[in-house]
Amino acid sequence: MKQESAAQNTPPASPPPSQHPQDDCDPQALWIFGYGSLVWRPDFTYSDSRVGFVRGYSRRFWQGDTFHRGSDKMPGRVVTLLEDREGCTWGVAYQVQGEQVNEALKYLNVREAVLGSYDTKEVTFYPQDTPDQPLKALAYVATPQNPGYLGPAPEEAIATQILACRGFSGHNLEYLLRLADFMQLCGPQAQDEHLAAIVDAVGTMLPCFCPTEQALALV
Ligand SMILES: N[C@@H](CCC(=O)N[C@@H](CS)C(=O)NCC(=O)O)C(=O)O
Repeated sequence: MKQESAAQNTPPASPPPSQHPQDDCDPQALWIFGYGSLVWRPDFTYSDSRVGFVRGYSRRFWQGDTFHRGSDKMPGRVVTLLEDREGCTWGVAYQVQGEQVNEALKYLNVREAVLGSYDTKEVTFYPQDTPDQPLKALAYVATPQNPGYLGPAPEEAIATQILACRGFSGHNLEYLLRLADFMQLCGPQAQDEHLAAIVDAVGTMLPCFCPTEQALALV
């Protein structure tokens, strides 16, 4: 996928895929892995993107959020990556090149680190179409040491919290459903039981919260 604005300024034939976050051929090139809101709202200019997965991590709604999808009084729940030898997490890797690198990192530092308490971590990303050509990428991960970390909870409790929370970027339910939509697009090989259990719990509770038309107005 190429972002329209990137397509207008995409450099000539991009160098071969890089094995490092910084591309050997273009030291200014960098891959950034998104697995939460970044899969549907990167909000930075990029030159290329790939759907794929990282191994050794599971995605969990274990990070509290008091800005984007919640408030101080009612923190929402957003995702982070949990180290898990058997885990596999699907998302999107975005390639930024040249000036895009600093622009993306400056933007993400505010959105993810300052406002979201995420740290950066190098991961190995496997593109869906070329899993034999993995890429090194930068991921933003909320560790248990950050002040907003909420940790594990029953999926029903997480669903209840998501249904009740809203922040400056919108309702927490939108965050959940857009991520679920992305996973649908990835196809049957992309499974996320934790995400599916929360979506199921929301579906069970939603009619109790409000009639359908009001529920759709939430997202
Ligand atoms: N770092 C993960 C999660 C990112 C995430 O969801 N971060 C929150 C910060 S708390 C965010 O950017 N939210 C924006 C939104 O909810 O639209 C990713 O790569 O997608």
